[in-house]
Amino acid sequence: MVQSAILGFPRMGVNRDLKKATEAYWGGKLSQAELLNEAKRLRLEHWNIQKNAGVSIIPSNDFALYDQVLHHIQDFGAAPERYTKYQLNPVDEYFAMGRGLQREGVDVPSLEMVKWFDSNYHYVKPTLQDNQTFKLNPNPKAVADFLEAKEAGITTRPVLVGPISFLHLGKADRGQSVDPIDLLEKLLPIYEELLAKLKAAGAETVQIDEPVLVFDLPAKTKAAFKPTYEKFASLGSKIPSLVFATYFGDIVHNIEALPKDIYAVHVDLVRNPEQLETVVSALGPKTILSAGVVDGRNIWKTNFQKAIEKVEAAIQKLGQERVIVATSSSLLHTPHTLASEKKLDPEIADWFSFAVEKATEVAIIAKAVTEGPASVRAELEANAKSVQARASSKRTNDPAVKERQSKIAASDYNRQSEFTTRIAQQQKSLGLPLFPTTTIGSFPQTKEIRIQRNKFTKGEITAEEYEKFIEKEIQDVVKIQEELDLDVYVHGEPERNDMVQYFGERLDGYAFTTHAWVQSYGSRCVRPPIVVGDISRPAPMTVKESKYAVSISKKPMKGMLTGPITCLRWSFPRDDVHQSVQAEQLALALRDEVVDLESAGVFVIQVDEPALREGLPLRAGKEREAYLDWAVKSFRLSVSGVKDSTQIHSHFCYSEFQDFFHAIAALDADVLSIENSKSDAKLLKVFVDEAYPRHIGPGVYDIHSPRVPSEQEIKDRIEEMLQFLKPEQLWIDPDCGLKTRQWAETKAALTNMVNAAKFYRQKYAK
Ligand SMILES: CN1c2c(nc(N)[nH]c2=O)NC[C@@H]1CNc1ccc(C(=O)N[C@@H](CCC(=O)N[C@@H](CCC(=O)N[C@@H](CCC(=O)O)C(=O)O)C(=O)O)C(=O)O)cc1
Ligand SMILES: N[C@@H](CCS)C(=O)O
Ligand SMILES: [Zn+2]
Repeated sequence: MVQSAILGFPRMGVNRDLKKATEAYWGGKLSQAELLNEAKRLRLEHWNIQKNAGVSIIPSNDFALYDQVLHHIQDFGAAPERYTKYQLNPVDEYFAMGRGLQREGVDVPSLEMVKWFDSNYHYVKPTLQDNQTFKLNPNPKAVADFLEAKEAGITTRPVLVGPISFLHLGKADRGQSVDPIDLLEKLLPIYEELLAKLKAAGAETVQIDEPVLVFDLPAKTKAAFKPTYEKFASLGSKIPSLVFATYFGDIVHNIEALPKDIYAVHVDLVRNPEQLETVVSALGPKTILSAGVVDGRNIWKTNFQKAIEKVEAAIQKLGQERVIVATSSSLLHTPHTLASEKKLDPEIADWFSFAVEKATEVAIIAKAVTEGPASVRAELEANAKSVQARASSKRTNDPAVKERQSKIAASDYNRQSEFTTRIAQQQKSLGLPLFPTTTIGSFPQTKEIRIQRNKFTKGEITAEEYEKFIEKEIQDVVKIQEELDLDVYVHGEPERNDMVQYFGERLDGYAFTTHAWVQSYGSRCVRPPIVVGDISRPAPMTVKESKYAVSISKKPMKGMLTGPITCLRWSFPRDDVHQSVQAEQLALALRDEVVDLESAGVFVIQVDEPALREGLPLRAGKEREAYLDWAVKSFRLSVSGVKDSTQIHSHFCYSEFQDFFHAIAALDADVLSIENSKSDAKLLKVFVDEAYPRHIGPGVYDIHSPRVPSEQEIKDRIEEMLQFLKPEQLWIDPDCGLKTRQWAETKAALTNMVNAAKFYRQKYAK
């Protein structure tokens, strides 16, 4: 019997129940016991969904209140002393690390949160000390969750982040110099103890995630796999059998690091089907292959015929007993269920499969390869029909879009003049002071804004009423920015549900959903729109609001758009057309929008590309260069239609530029705003080394936390930045948009920020 397995299930629940519960807890509206009960209810519900779908291997410990890596940090006794010193209860300490805490004598910022590989999910970075020690929590979550499922009659396969991935994904704390991988010897006993506890609790197998094996690894890290997994193997039946799981890439370049003496190995055969042969020949003589053939990262219905072919190829080499049918990765990156989508056009809905439906898919594929196609004939036929219907649908193809793409000229990628000419004109027309202050675009998306939008969506208020409401919001934020004395204003994005979904809803070629939420970080979710066909812009998307904002503001007002790569990456892309083609279509649509904004009197335009870095293929090489080529071209195509005097800004919520600098420089944006408050300002050295001439605003405070930074903290950040950047280059801004914040903390933080900027303005005044 070929077993079926899921590597992880989305945890928010069908109605984003976990989000609602955690936010209610933070807001003092739910007790801790109630929060934990709700979490327990959700875990049980999700295990039952998978069980009822016929999945044979169901994960536990994939659930997290905020982030799964953060649970490991806490359970391994790796919470930095700045959190443990307050002796908070474990749940509050956990949230303090995730989102910072500022209350009753406690004042601590959050740990750094960064992208999980190339996904739009963010994990909390293990932050380690030179003298780091580890100590296992006496009641580790992995064991508690396993026992909870067992009590409910479901035997699960607990999921752990493996020791090498845990360390490789971590970093030395500020002021520390430890190379995390050097802590492996200290960490391994904790894993041994945890695995033994899981065995004692009754776990027969454990999924140990080592996805870092898909990266190009430093030699020391790569060499750590062999002894680590030999050590686990030497523990024999004292610990559960291990399923060594990799995903989001191939492991061929690291194949020598793959453990031989291990129960099973999981690989992603959606992303890299070609790795099958190499991996199979590197397996130990009894090792099972877990074949990831159902996509954990996208929402397209699995093509059963192709998936079965992949599994059959593995069975031919290994035999049925040594193959498991699995999702390619955790399903965390997919929405809960298609059943909630009542408004989707049925023709299109038939092309999709969300987490609940994917659970059924793995079970069907396992049955097909075990008992033969006849055992699931109806399902295979329906699947083939649906795959065929999508392939031949007219809705995917727009000849006018293709025609326009074929006419793009080399000059369309270039601004009219070089930066020095442009900035001179911009400075003349914009008249900005030294250290100009600005924000990244969004202001707090208050409950009231969401309620009004919800009413409008449901038809409870008219378009006119909604428009009036939005205008009033814009008036309010303009007034607040005047009071704060910022230099370049934004309209606050009150009309936008999300920076990508909003555009998806206004572009042809997209489908959008009502409930297809995916966790982005902590309690925050996004509803990625879905690219189903060729993309074009039927009408201007942002001009009305920006034009209005310009008309009521005395200072320059930034127009605000999401760039082509970010629109693409934070959507569910098509899998039948190369992503470069989809990006180019988006770029053309955005180019028209940029030109329309300029014609409407908007002379500072920000085109956000925070997903540019996350789209970078995980390994260096030709694939990466090819990506950068089309990604940079798409951005340039979208912004190059304007005059020299129009200032183009771009924004990135990350600070890793070391291996990426040439791409950032090649964007040729006049001003960049980048996330930097949590990172070492030393990272900015790359801008000096490369003699970057354009303007930069490295974020001076972290917007993910409700914590208000003091004026002195901000000055300290600016002082650090001035070691690397010239005063005339430096803009002062927060790390990212302020949509998740409350107004009180926003005003307090921006007041401190503007005061800090004024201090330096005076200091450097000629
Ligand atoms: C900058 N970031 C973004 C990423 N990806 C995106 N697609 N968008 C981003 O902005 N990736 C990297 C980072 C991640 N950061 C964030 C930051 C903030 C959020 C966030 O705030 N998400 C919201 C949902 C936003 C949204 O779509 N809102 C809609 C629907 C609101 C809603 O829940 N309505 C209620 C009814 C109204 C009510 O009574 O409150 C409902 O439908 O039930 C809207 O505003 O209209 C979140 O709450 O999680 C995400 C990523
Ligand atoms: N303009 C967007 C960028 C987020 S990455 C915002 O301010 O929310
Ligand atoms: Zn951002």
